[in-house]
Amino acid sequence: MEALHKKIREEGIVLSDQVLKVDAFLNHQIDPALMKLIGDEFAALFKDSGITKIVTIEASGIAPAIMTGLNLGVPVIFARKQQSLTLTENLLSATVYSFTKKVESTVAISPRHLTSSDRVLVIDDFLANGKASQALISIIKQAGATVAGLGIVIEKSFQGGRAELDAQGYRVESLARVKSLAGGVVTFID
Ligand SMILES: O=P(O)(O)OC[C@H]1O[C@H](OP(=O)(O)OP(=O)(O)O)[C@H](O)[C@@H]1O
Ligand SMILES: O=c1[nH]c(=O)c2nc[nH]c2[nH]1
Repeated sequence: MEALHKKIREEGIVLSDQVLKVDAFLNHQIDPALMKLIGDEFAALFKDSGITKIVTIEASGIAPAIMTGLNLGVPVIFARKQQSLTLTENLLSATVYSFTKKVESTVAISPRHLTSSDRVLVIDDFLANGKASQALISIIKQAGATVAGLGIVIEKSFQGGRAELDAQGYRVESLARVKSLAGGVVTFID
């Protein structure tokens, strides 16, 4: 997605060979116009997949997920990282190791919002080692629902998450595929 590539080239900051900082437009300050384009793109890619729900994980997946849900006309559920007094049911849950915070947490979704008839599109801002995606897939499977595909804003293809999802047979659509951050330079796959 050219507009996203341009934004990453112009405003992304390479913090190391492993970490790209995009807090100017994606995961701290958010560019709503870009987010709308991202939602439109995911919606176009998955419009024929019979999606009934979008699932993401707090915090940074929520913005692109909302824009996609708005376009597809389906609800958006975000897996919560912290227990809430308002979540009283037996929750669907999985553990996830946070890439940026280096802590393990339990993420949960209420079974009231996800059922076996749902076809789910997973949306997230980043795909790195795949921990967040795998946790969401686990929760969706616990509900007996179907994972129809994954939409990722920025995939770091040199880390293991994409290869694992491919090996598992999931459809993954990434709007920017980063081949390398070596030497402080962002190189895309195409
Ligand atoms: O493929 P992975 O190795 O799981 O990395 C991707 C995940 O890492 C980030 O979450 P994180 O908890 O670090 O930050 P956030 O609170 O900004 O969402 C990002 O939002 C993804 O959910
Ligand atoms: O801002 C971020 N930069 C990254 O490189 C990354 N990888 C996973 N999650 C991430 N968030």
